Amino acid sequence: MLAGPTAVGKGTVSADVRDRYPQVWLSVSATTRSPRPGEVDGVHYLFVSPEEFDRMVAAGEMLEWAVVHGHNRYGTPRRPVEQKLAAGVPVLLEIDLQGARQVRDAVTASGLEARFVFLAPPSFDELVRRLVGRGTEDSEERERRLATARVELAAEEEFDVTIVNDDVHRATDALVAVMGVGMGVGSTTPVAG
Ligand SMILES: Nc1ncnc2c1ncn2[C@@H]1O[C@H](COP(=O)(O)OP(=O)(O)OP(=O)(O)O)[C@@H](O)[C@H]1O
Ligand SMILES: Nc1nc2c(ncn2[C@@H]2O[C@H](COP(=O)(O)O)[C@@H](O)[C@H]2O)c(=O)[nH]1
Repeated sequence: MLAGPTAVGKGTVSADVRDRYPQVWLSVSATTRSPRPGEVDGVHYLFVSPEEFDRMVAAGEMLEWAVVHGHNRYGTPRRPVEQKLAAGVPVLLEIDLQGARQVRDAVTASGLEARFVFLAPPSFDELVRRLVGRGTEDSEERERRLATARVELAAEEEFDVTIVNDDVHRATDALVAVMGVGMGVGSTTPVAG
C-alpha cells in the first residue's frame, strides 16, 4: 500500500513498478474525476459516473473509498484485489490517507499481511515544484491539494516505512523490496529475492 502527498510521485513510481516489476499487480482504482490527457480508462483508472460509483459502493464492491481533495471520489474495487491475493500475486494499492486507514482496519480484522508505505518528498518546496511542473491542475485545485498534503505529511508516522522519492528508480526499488519482491529490470538497488 503506497500513499503520500499530492505530486510526490506515487503515480510515477507505480508506473515504474508496472514497467520493471511485472510480477507486481497494480490495483486500478475507480474514480469520478475526469481523465487527464493521456490517461486511459482501465489502465490508469476506471473512470465512472457518480451514479456508477454510488452503485459500486452500495453493492459492497469497494474495498475502500474516499472523497479526496474535497470533491472527487476514488475507490479500490474489491474483487480483483481478492482474486490476485488468493492467487499469491503481490498487490500494490496507490491510495490516499483516508483509504490507507480503511485498509489498515480491514487488514487488522482479516489477518492479511500488508505493508503501509509513505512516499515522502525531498522537501515541501520540491513538492510544490512537482505539482506546478505537472501542469494538470489550476491554481485553485493546486491550493486544495497542498492543503491536503499538509494533513498527509503530518500522518507519516502511521505508516510502516517512509521512502523519500528523490530518484524514481531508487524509490521503486525500495518499495518492491519492502513488498518482498525480487530484482526488476534495470534495478539500481540490489534487493533480496
Ligand atoms: N523523483 C522525482 N524527481 C523529479 N520529479 C518527479 C519525481 N517523481 C515524480 N516526479 C514528477 O512529479 C510530478 C508529480 O508526479 P505524480 O503525478 O506521479 O505524483 P502523484 O503523487 O501521483 O500525484 P497525485 O497524488 O496528485 O496524483 C510529475 O510531473 C512527475 O514527473
Ligand atoms: N482512497 C483512495 N484514494 C485514491 C485511490 N486512487 C487514487 N487515490 C488517491 O487520490 C489522490 C488524487 O489522485 P489524482 O489521480 O486525481 O491525482 C491521490 O492521493 C491518489 O493516491 C483509491 O482507490 N482510493
